[in-house]
Amino acid sequence: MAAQINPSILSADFSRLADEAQAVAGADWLHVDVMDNHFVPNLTLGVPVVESLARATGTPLDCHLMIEAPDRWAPQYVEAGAGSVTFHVEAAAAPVRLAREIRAKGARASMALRPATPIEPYEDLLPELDMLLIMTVEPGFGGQAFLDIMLPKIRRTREMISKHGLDLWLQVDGGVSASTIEQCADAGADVFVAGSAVYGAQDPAEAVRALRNQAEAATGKASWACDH
Ligand SMILES: O=C(CO)[C@H](O)[C@H](O)COP(=O)(O)O
Ligand SMILES: [Fe+2]
Repeated sequence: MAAQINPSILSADFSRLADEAQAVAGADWLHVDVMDNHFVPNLTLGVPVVESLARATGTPLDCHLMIEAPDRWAPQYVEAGAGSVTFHVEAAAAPVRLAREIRAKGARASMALRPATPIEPYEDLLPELDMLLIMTVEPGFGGQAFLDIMLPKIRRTREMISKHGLDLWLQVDGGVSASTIEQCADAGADVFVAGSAVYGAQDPAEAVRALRNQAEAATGKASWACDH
């Protein structure tokens, strides 16, 4: 699969969301950070905004739920029009049941790990998922510095995906930029969320293209991709 770039609207102008989505129309997905001020110490947006955004843009929505009780709320984001819904395993009561429900409702099911959450206990759950998100910052805010101590976890996850022959996307989120995206691609990530690196750029569409080119060049040289 080619590298995918998902701009995060957390770094966009919230009073002009439809225009900001249009500004990155060449992106693969639009990353929508939902925060409830309980799971993380920040508050962003919810189901009604996702519903409006889904109507306003042709770019599929990748909803990252940083909320308590995702078992209760995640299905509503599928109904609101999200093409992919990510819940945090630390907050989910029944992650397998929830992933199955998201898929049954017609969206891609994805599970996120905070930086301190290991992948190993969840190896058996991977076939239930369409994407795994490894956070490369502590969730809650855009513009934070990339945690390079997450690179071994990305590598180990990519090895698990290969070992089991899974068709599972591996997303990284937090501090992904021109200076860090190549390390992520080399370690095994294939879906890259970028907020400040896209919306902080003079030309967001060009930033998406440049990041994608960098990621694809690094993937081309990576040993994990050569094995395929
Ligand atoms: O989930 C997130 C924060 O919790 C955001 O998606 C992420 O931080 C994107 O912003 P940036 O690329 O500026 O780090
Ligand atoms: Fe996010």
